[in-house]
Amino acid sequence: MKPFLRIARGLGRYPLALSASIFCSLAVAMLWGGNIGAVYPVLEVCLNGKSVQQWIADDIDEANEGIDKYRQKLATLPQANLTEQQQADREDWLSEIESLQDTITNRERVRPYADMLPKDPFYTVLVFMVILLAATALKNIFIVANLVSTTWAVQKTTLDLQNQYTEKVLALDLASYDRFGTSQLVTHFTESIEHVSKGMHVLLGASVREPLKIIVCGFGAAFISWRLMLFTLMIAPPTALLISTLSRKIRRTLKAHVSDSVHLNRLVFQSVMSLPAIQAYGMEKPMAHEVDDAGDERMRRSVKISFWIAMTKPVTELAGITAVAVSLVAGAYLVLNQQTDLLGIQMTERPLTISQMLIFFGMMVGMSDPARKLTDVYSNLQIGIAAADRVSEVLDEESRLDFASANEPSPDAPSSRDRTNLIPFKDGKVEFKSTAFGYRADQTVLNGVDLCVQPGETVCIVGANGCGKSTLAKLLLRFYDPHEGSVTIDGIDLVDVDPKIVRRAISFVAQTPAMIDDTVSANVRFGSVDASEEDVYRAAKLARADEFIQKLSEKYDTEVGFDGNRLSGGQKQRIALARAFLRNPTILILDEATNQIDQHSEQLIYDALREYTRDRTCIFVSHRPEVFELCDRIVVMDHGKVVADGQPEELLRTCPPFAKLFAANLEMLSSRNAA
Ligand SMILES: Nc1ncnc2c1ncn2[C@@H]1O[C@H](COP(=O)(O)OP(=O)(O)OP(=O)(O)O)[C@@H](O)[C@H]1O
Repeated sequence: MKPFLRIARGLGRYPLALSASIFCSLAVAMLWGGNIGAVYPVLEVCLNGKSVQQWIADDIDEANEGIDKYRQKLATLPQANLTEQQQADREDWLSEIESLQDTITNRERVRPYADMLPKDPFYTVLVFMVILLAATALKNIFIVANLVSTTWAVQKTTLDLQNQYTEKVLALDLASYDRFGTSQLVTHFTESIEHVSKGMHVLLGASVREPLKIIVCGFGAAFISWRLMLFTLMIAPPTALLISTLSRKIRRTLKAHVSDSVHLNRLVFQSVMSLPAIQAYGMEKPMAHEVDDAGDERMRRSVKISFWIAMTKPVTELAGITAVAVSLVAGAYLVLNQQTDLLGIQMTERPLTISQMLIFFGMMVGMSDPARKLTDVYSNLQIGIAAADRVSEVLDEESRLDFASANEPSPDAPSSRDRTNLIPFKDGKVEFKSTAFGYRADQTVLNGVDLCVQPGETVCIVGANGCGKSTLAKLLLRFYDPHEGSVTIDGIDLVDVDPKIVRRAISFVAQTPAMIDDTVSANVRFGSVDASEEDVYRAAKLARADEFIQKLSEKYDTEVGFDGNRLSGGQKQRIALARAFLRNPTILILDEATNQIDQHSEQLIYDALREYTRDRTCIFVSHRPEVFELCDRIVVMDHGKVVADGQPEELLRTCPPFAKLFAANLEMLSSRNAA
């Protein structure tokens, strides 16, 4: 409940729409109860054939007669030494006089307005019907205004929530991202936030309007007899208990339903993203079957939720009808027998008239209809509350890399953080000191790495698959923090630096470059939005991308499609290289960044890189011995450790893991170069 209310508090950012919505709800409720109340004089007029003025005058006369009667009775009592019975009678009669005086005051109060009505009973009914129609029309105008203002405030708050959620997701550290998974993060954006939005809509709309209607009608009924009203509402507490049991079931099933949606979306994503592989391996049927099963499970859970929600309807409907029936039976008993007591409990001061009983009955119906509608409100609120719980798991996720929330600096070094926050990392000296890391607690990927890359040095990290080469790059980008040891740039421990500052100093090209669904130019410019067109062209030429871009239908304005699916693997890599060059970084990391580029172009890129890497630190992760020519030294990793470094010829002799990987390749390379 708390997360939902916290999100709903955002409605307060739109005070105008919020107050308009509440005001309209109040107006609708007042008109709802007022319309029922307005039938009262019509009934009096129809049943007694009197005009409203006559009816008021008769009421006042009757009250005056009553007062005289009680005063005469009082006069019969002795002045002093009253018996207990006489004392009780005296108090009763005095209270009767007071109540009759109240009646006179009330009638006198409405008399000036009643005088404006026609004197003829038929025309009086006509006027009241016109008033009723006008009030109903006005009520409907307020209903529309209520809907518009509620929708406005809720949609604005939903938009804020979507933006807040997107910002949070974009700022997640990779460990949290791995834990939530893409499909869960997307499902919350597309589905859960929508449920929260619907929940807020009923919270601000119906859950304000309908209870207000109940309150107004409750006041109306209590005005006639508050004891009789309480008597007929005896059914309310057991109903509330039953509804709360059902709501617990609804909420529990809803939580499982969100997980079903996440699972289904995960399978759908997987099917769409891996379509070529699915078709190539003839896996269409098994994949469709899996999606079908997940959809089936989700559908079954939806039916279960609908069942529990549907169960709330008969409960409230029965409770409403029971309250109305009790009011009818009790009222009929009191009116027909002209009684004031029911089961020994006093219900009214004086016996009810038929019109009073009918209006009381009307007010009870007026209370039961909004109570019935509240079940829909309730189920939508439950759905919103369950969805808000899930969305909040992401919103409340603390980034372990959040610089602001990192350990506070020691008091004796108050300026160290400010200093590191401004550092542009000009030199680019990279150092891993006894660095240990695993993606999970039970996993060791890096096992005490010691590595120093001097400013302007170019190294190539090699090693068998899974030995932790890419993980080193991820730690350097501060996607994760080491569990032990440290990673420093220019001698500054990265845990003390805002990840954004770290990443600004580094250009990273991953094995499978990410492409945005935009033009070639936008993809090159990604991360350097202020770069000029000339800079974009220069970077593309350096990455040997310009030559293929010039052949595209719209050149730099060609759309690359989702994940760059209109480009080849090598073309995507060239664009990613151009993007990295354009940022003009202090440190360049190329993780298998050219493995899909044809050998001729790759050689041309290496030629360009020779110049480009001269004054900056450059770290290659590669299985290609061609890269070695560009490097000052080769670093060999094995089972999460740096086991050797040096020149290829020397490593071939001294480092078995290196020799195992590259002996054949290097031989072939040297004979090719000799030829
Ligand atoms: N996000 C992750 N969650 C859990 N384990 C991971 C994750 N990413 C990588 N790993 C594991 O960490 C280990 C090292 O992975 P890494 O990508 O650093 O290897 P690599 O040396 O770059 O391999 P390759 O040469 O195949 O690219 C592997 O065993 C891999 O399964």
